[in-house]
Amino acid sequence: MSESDVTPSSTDASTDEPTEPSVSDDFVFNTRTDLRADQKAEVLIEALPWLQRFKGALVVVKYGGNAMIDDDLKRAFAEDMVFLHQVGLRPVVVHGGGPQINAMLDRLGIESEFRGGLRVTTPEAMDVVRMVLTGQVSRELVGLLNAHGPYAVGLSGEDGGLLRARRRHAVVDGESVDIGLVGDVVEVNPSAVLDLLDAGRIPVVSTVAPDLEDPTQVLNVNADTAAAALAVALGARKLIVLTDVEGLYTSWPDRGSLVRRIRSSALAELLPTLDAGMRPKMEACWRAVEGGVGRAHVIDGRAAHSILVEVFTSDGVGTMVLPDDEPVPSPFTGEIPAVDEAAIRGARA
Ligand SMILES: Nc1ncnc2c1ncn2[C@@H]1O[C@H](COP(=O)(O)OP(=O)(O)O)[C@@H](O)[C@H]1O
Ligand SMILES: CC(=O)N[C@@H](CCC(=O)OP(=O)(O)O)C(=O)O
Repeated sequence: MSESDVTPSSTDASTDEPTEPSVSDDFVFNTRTDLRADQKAEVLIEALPWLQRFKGALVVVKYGGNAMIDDDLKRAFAEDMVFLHQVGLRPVVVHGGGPQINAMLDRLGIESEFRGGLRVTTPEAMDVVRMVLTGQVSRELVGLLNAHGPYAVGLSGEDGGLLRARRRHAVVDGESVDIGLVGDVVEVNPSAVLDLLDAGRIPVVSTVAPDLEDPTQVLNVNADTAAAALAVALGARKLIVLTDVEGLYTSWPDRGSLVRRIRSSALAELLPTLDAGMRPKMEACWRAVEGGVGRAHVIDGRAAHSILVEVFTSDGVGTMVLPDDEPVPSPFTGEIPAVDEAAIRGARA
């Protein structure tokens, strides 16, 4: 077979360079008629002010285990991260993996137990947590990202002194309960992540962390809280948390109570009323915003490309947490649309 026998495809595998489709490819395969050309242009042009606004912005994206539902969604997540990177943002991935840890514990015949939303972590379970997060989930995400180029490098809280945690107890019905090798991040040294970003990489962080008191012991850290601590230490512009629900509901599971925007102090009032799954997530968002991160978002990871829609469209998706003292800017007019606090409070009533 000579080279001229090869019909060019949209990607030349030998160089990974995108190539123009041949006339016959275009003619036969151009079936994407769902949007007209002017509508496609409209979508692209809507992104322009956001591309300008977020150029160079450091964005921490927490990818929850419950949002890693299927291979297509995971591939879409990787595309979004590479897109952010390609257009000049500085994305950092922090991943969870609760369901994947449960599955491995199950395979090994070890029972999963949670208290106050946190895994009761025996030394045996800790080995599995570390193995699954850094040896399985991180590897898979790094592989998916690197299908697009040599971008991603995985690291855990153990690497380069990134995280240090202090052992914590869970609070159940007002009582403090020992849940084993579980920690809260108390120190972040973000230089390893910054080095990777400066080298043009996408860091992929697993949230196991050495114990502050005994650095040879690793602790299991909730990935939402670790992502918030890292976002604060990195001075991130945004924290985006992907989960398996559209956003925060004030009266879960009443679908009419989805919150689109909420101020930090209103969220603080709401936190004690939230269930175990959402509370650490929203507390993480609150901590991030209180710690100087510009915005925190909870968005639906079950919808493909929800990250792109959040970052590059005017309406965004999911729930946005914003600081008390900051106006909501509009990229088009510079005007500040009012945050509808009354609606938020009404929804909570
Ligand atoms: N007020 C609420 N708003 C939205 N989701 C809630 C709320 N309260 C409880 N949930 C539940 O929390 C879940 C998300 O938490 P979790 O399962 O821990 O996610 P992840 O694995 O992404 O960290 C949702 O699927 C939903 O069932
Ligand atoms: C202490 C604690 O509970 N740690 C979590 C860490 C993983 C995690 O947070 O994963 P998701 O983001 O997918 O929930 C766990 O062991 O499940």
